[in-house]
Amino acid sequence: MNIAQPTFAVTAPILLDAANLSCVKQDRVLFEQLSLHLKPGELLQIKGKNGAGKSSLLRILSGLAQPDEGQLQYLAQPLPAALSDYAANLCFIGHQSGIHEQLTAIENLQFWQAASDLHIQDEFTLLAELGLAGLEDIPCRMLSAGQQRRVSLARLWATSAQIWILDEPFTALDQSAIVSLQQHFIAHLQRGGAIILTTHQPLSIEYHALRALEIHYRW
Ligand SMILES: Nc1ncnc2c1ncn2[C@@H]1O[C@H](COP(=O)(O)OP(=O)(O)OP(=O)(O)O)[C@@H](O)[C@H]1O
Repeated sequence: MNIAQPTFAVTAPILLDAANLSCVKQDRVLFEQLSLHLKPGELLQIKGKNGAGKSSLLRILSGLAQPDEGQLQYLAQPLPAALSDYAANLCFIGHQSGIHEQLTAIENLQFWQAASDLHIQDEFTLLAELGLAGLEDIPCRMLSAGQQRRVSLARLWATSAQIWILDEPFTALDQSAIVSLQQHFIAHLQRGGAIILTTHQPLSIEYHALRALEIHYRW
């Protein structure tokens, strides 16, 4: 996938700045002195073996968990003080699909709209775009894993948040859905969005502002 360079300035402000983060779980240091930053138009892939600490890092970067050490800043304002501004500009989708399985796809979209910044003009059109035509009105527990993941990812087609933090977004998706999602990432980046994600699959994106950070498994 060959991508043109976005036109906005490379001097854009740092959206998210993490300095000297450390995280300890069950007496194991997952990472320490970990620093990163994210600017508009950048995609940062967090790599590492199972259990290395990728999800733990994403939860810290999302403001859902506190680091054992280190600081986070959103637009040069320290968290947690800037948390509400940060949360308003963030779309976090975790490893679990986050859908309510007893609700239909439409009802899940309506729930997310009521609870967040999502604005969906026509839920049926959006779900059709995601390959879910005809499946809008059945409880999500009756959908396949990949279909449930598509419902979950529909938020990325409706959010106005600039920063997306995504834990294993490609899980359970077929190849065409993976391609479509990667194209959607590129469109977001070219509009000045920014993405941090984990994936065990290689990204098939050629993009000038793609960076990777590996968390090495520590015993
Ligand atoms: N809430 C928690 N309480 C205790 N230990 C935890 C907790 N969350 C994560 N861990 C531990 O921290 C380690 C890292 O987990 P994490 O989910 O961050 O890894 P990961 O790199 O995302 O792995 P995977 O690639 O398998 O998703 C694991 O050993 C896990 O057991």
